[in-house]
Amino acid sequence: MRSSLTNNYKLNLIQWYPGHIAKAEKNLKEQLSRVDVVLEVRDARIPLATHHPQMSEWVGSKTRILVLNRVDMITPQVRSLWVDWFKTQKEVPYFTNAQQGQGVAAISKAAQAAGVELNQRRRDRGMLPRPVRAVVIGFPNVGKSALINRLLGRRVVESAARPGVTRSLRWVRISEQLELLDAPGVIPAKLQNQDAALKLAICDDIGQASYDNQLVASAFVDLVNELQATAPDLLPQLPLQTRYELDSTNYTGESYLHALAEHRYKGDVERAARQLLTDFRKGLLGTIPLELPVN
Ligand SMILES: Nc1nc2c(ncn2[C@@H]2O[C@H](COP(=O)(O)OP(=O)(O)OP(=O)(O)O)[C@@H](O)[C@H]2O)c(=O)[nH]1
Repeated sequence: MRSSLTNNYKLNLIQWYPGHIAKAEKNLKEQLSRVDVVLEVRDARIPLATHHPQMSEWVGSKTRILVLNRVDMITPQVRSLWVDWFKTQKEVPYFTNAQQGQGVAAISKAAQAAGVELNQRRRDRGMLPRPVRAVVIGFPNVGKSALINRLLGRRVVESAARPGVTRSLRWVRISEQLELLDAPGVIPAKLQNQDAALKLAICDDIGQASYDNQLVASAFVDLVNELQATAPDLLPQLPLQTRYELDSTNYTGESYLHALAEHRYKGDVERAARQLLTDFRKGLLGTIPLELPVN
């Protein structure tokens, strides 16, 4: 799907905080310098928008394990489209639900497998084997802490709905073969690409940045309409009609927000915008794929 989202939203609607970004980037590089394996977590609803263009430069020659989290928020059909697409990119994504634990054991196993090679190289150089060291990194709020908790099998890392909740560095042992930095690395979500930035905002994956709820919610409705027109089989039937008894098909995003505000929220457009975004993030509109593989 080619989105023309930002054509309608020329305004620079996402305000980034440069000081915060510089600090996050410095922390991330420090974390990366300590590890052999990088568990890169993306949001399965938007695997491209949660990819940072500098990632391969940052990861260098370390082993990278690609994790698409929130698999519960996409359909099996969309999941298999992504599997096929990543195959063409010569990548193998691991799908997880870090909240419930699905797919997490496979991540642990993949990280430990990287340790086998590492220790072979160490032995070849006459060095003693050691556990492989890994870090979980990803955009704000994609589920990094939840994944760490699941890898550890207990709740030690704060996991919150609030973006940007992360702490200082400590090694924790997952097994004889695997150690993990207990603090996830946050990828600063500053992106030139406003289409990607909008999707991050819709999914609440942009951390310490501010944005206009009404513009983001309008863009979301436009995206739903676009999906309805181009890939109706991949979408729940009329998701907005089902939830709000008001179909979006004949509206622009902006005019839909106003109509919804009249219909449900006594004309309060801001409230309608916030409600739409909250409902989407909670999965109350069904599993809407904001992104589909591009060829
Ligand atoms: N539905 C669903 N929710 C998830 C999943 N993984 C995490 N969450 C929820 O997403 C929210 C954010 O999760 P965190 O683990 O705090 O995310 P984080 O990436 O560590 O966030 P920061 O510390 O802000 O960078 C929490 O409410 C989690 O319960 C998942 O696989 N599915």
